[in-house]
Amino acid sequence: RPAQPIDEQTVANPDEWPSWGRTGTETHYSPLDEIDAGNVDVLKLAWHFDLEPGYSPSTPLMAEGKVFFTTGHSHIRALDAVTGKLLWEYDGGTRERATSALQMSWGSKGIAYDAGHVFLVTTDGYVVSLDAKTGKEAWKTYDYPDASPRNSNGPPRVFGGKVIVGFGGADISPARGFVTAYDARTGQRAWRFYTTPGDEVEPVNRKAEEVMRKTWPGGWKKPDGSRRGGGGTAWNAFSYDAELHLVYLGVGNGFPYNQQLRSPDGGDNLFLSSIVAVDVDTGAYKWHYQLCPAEQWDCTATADMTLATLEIDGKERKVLMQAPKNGFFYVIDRSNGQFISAEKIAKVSWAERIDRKTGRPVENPGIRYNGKPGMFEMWPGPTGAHSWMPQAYSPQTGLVYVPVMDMGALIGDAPKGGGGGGEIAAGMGVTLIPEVELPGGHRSYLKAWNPVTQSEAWRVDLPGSWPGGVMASGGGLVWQGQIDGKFVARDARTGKELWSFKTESPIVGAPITYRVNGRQYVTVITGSGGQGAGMQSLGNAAYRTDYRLPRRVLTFALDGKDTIPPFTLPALVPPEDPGFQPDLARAQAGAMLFGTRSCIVCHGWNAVGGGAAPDLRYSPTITDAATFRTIVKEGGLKLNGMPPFPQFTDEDLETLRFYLRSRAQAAPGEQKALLEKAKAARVSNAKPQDFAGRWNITIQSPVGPQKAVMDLKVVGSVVTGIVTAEQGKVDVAGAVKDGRAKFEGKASMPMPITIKYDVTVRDGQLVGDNANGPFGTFPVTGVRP
Ligand SMILES: O=C(O)c1cc(C(=O)O)c2c(n1)C(=O)C(=O)c1cc(C(=O)O)[nH]c1-2
Ligand SMILES: [Ca+2]
Repeated sequence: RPAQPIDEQTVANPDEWPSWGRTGTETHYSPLDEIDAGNVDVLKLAWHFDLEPGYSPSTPLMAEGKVFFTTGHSHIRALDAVTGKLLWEYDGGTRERATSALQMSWGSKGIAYDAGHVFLVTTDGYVVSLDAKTGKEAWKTYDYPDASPRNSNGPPRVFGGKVIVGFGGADISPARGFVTAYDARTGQRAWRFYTTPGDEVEPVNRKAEEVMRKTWPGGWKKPDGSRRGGGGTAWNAFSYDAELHLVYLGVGNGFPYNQQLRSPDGGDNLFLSSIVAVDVDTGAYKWHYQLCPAEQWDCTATADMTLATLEIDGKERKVLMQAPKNGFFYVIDRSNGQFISAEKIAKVSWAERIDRKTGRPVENPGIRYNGKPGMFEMWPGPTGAHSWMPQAYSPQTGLVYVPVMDMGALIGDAPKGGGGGGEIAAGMGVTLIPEVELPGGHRSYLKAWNPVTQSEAWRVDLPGSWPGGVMASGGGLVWQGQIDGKFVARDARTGKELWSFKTESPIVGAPITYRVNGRQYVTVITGSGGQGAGMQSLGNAAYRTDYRLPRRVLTFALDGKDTIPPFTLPALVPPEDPGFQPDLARAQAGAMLFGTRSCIVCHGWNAVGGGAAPDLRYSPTITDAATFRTIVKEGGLKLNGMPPFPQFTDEDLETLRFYLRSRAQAAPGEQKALLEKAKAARVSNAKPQDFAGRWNITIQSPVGPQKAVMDLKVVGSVVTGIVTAEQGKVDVAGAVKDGRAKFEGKASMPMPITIKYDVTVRDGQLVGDNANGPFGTFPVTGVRP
């Protein structure tokens, strides 16, 4: 007997996987059970298809005996589902156009299928229908109304004969968010639902406009008539209940983040950070539930929304379940938007709980940063406890399988005059340091969550900090790829690993399963992408994520007979740069350009590549000014997916290039220290006295190695000492426990911050972490003089 009722909508059409979440219920569940917990251990590769380097965090589809998928820049392909043979391919043309939309993204995560057609949205906003037999265009239309920065990375869906399309951009632009439905047969626009108020009002949605306007008491305009704020982009999640005739829209954060700038008279600012239900035919508003009223920290409701029927308190409820960025797991009634329950699924500091009666969060006052000095430790940070990587729900177990992250950030009011400690969001009226290394951060898990009792059934610690999407199947299995390249099948009841396959490349996209001629297949696309492959690269830096690693479509079956050739990635060696002279101030100026002009989005935090684009520390292009200019400013590599950045001045380019050259110098030492740190994170049996005395230490800061001398005294388990560096002396104090010494002190340069050390002694060397407040945490090593 299944743990929960099985919805007809969820198990319909079992042989195919025709939509992102398989059906409109977005459960990422298939009832197929030929492969089960008893035989999965003999699962073998049936076929593979080689992909070019680049972006591939995508989920494929299967319909009419073909596997359809998108990778890179809207490169769509159809393969024979049994043999993996290429049937047709189509290029969305985004590389040739190379618009600014590409500066924020490489490509989309998925496509849609309906009635003999494949649907895609290109990163730069074209919505296209292709004949599924030939790959020829059936219709093509353009989604954006004006030139505001937008990009479309999320998968379109076809629900009730409408192609549902959203876009992103609320982190960079005040554009008004909306979702558009196009008739799947003709491409004609059926409706457009706006998610923040504005001048243009669709007649059918006068009511929605009224609901929204009440919550923006001062309006959305500046006195000069220009748009003060907006946002509310629906960049990822939609689901569909065919019986209720409702499409659910997952709506994102506001622009700017700072509510005092966006909406100075306050208000909840609907439909930011909300789940909104609309009629599938007309787009008419039915109900909404807002996660973060008066959102001001990139709080979004854009994680997938899983529909199921659950027995709660003896009653069958039609629910919608979402684990959004904000760290709670929500269960709401999808017929009317009524709040049912929410509990924490990750480390959360922004709110204490969600009030049962009102469904509103009980916030921690520190989170409203306006006018407050200092920075607030916000868990989860804007990366979220759960991003777009799909969760799965199995009615067999009644559990939801969520790829969860623990990642904190620092948030505070906008600095007067801007600049300072590496903030990346001053333009949003807020100081936000998303990639700060806080204890307990950069972790990821697969959590099996019971939505009825709102409690964890089991969890598995995953490698790295960017967990793969999840699929559940009827044979009692959950499937997930990992950043270390392992593709794993687990027992859905216990989490026990039952089978795994080592691939050459990290995996982020969710797997699918389908059946042809009575045989069940499981398909996954390897390769990385999204935030974890770019901006959030540090948590994965101990793993191989290089964008040149072989990426593939891999398909498995019980009688598979395919193999893949072994691969060795050439050693990572920075280019020779004999003329390089260090210059800290210039490197820091370049770091600001790198961090604030989108480079970081694809090329990684501190220029540590995460697999979305080349790791520039190892690129020969950074040692030649003319080559660098041709590529960055003029689009010399636009056909590889590097868009031009005409806005850079020649001086900017040279400053940026200088920063990258500094990073190249630091790379080998940093990589070694990083691997040593990963080793040191394991248990240590160092004794307190092992730490005493003088150490010559090296801190691997992003702008190059910094040397200092550390003198430590140890009495019992108490540590005191002095760290002497070029910038001055810091008195430190702390203790040794479980083989690790943790101590800290206050530094006044370049601003008052607490410096913390967390180190151990291994093979006569000091190894560990050095945390520098908002500047970040860096590996530290020490040797005896
Ligand atoms: O506010 C927005 O419009 C918007 C758009 C997108 C996007 O388009 O992918 C992301 C986000 N926000 C965002 O906050 C976020 O964490 C994020 C992660 C990713 C990704 O692809 O991994 N996209 C986005
Ligand atoms: Ca956002």
